[in-house]
Amino acid sequence: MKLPEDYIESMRQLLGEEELQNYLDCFDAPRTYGLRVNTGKISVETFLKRTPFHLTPVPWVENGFYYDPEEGVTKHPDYYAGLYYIQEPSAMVPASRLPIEEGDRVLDLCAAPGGKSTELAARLRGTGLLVSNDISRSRAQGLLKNLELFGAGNILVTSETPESLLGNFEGFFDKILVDAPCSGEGMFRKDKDMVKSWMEHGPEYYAPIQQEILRTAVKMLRPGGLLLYSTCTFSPLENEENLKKLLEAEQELEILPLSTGEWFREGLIPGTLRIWPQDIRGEGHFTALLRKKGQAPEHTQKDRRRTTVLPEGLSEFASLFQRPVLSQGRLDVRKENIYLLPEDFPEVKGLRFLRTGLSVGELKKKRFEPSQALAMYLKKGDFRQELDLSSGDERLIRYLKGETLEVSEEEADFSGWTLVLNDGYPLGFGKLNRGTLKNKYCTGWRLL
Ligand SMILES: C[S@@+](CC[C@H](N)C(=O)[O-])C[C@H]1O[C@@H](n2cnc3c(N)ncnc32)[C@H](O)[C@@H]1O
Repeated sequence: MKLPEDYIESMRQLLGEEELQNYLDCFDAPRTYGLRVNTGKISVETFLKRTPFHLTPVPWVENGFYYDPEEGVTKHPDYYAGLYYIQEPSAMVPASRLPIEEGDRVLDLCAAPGGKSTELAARLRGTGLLVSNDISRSRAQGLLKNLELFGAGNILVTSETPESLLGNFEGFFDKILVDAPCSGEGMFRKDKDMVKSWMEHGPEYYAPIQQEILRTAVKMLRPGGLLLYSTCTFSPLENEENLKKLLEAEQELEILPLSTGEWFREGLIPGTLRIWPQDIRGEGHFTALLRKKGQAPEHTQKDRRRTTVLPEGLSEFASLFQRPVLSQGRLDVRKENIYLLPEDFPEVKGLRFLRTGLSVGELKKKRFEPSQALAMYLKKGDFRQELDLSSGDERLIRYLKGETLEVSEEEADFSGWTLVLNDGYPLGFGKLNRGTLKNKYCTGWRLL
């Protein structure tokens, strides 16, 4: 691959002559492919027992694996059941190094398409609140889809500038992840177009943008809160230099040292991490963890119940649940759309939302249509009317393609709304009538 001369020179300065050669030799090695198990839906152990793929562990995260791109991992029903996310192995590091506790209020400020947000959601286990934001509305659409596929319901998905979020969330979050837009030097091997965009917008272009994002993020962090900064670039200007500036300006911040383990190197500031492609099977990253000094008061939980009465048309559907999934107090009915709000839902104003909570479904002329997101949020046993197809059943693929299915009476002795499962894990809804299941799988999500 032809790299720009000034880029090679900057890497020479950073690495020295010998190490530069090791780095450049990486470009002749094949790129690696990774998937990360959604531990919010399945344990790693159970996943490994069921998966047909030949996986080898990514050593620095418990739920990361290398896969063989010839094996069709993105065409498998388990992918459509949200059991894993495709992610470059070094990009698995940042979210795994931000300690998440159940009940946390978490912000992922530059979140699309959701590689880190999906992991943060898995670790919140449906508790607390995850605000996932991306300034680009089209990219935020993809982010929302990935969060819904992962079964996340405690979400607020926005497409805003950090400055606008600050108006609502000053000092609010326990944890913030800033995976900043960057010059993408760590992506050169994976995506050759990144070299071209680096020549147009290099480190000098991105560093001030990152500084601005970081300064605003810090204001949204509560005292005692943690902020993780990451980029997929090597330039010190975008990484350590940016952190130095931030630490000078924000005296209440301190670095919490991250362990290099046997895979990573310490960055140019002690306690920060640099991940190099010449050291590991992955592309490269920079990661640092910061803490805002002080201690925050307990979260003040305000009772934000929206409605205590199920809207007409929903009661019949609600009676099909084995547990009170549509816990009435948190339902938010807006025209024909119904949402289930997160437990810890703040009062927010003037933001461009893509989603507030879990989309439950739509009331069309008083008839309720459950959403695709609701199906993904459910667990086996939640819904009384389930059609659980075993792996290898050819109807799984036909269902994902949007086809109508034939179902025997032994398999399902009921009629109406049916949750279709892929060997224990929900895929979507259908409507059963006399042995025929009308397909209600989300059209835009179909397997092509
Ligand atoms: C490195 S990507 C994020 C990748 C994502 N965290 C993941 O793991 O899938 C950076 C993102 O920042 C977004 N972005 C750019 N400028 C931004 C800003 N000022 N505020 C918020 N997001 C921004 C871009 O649209 C882009 O999606």
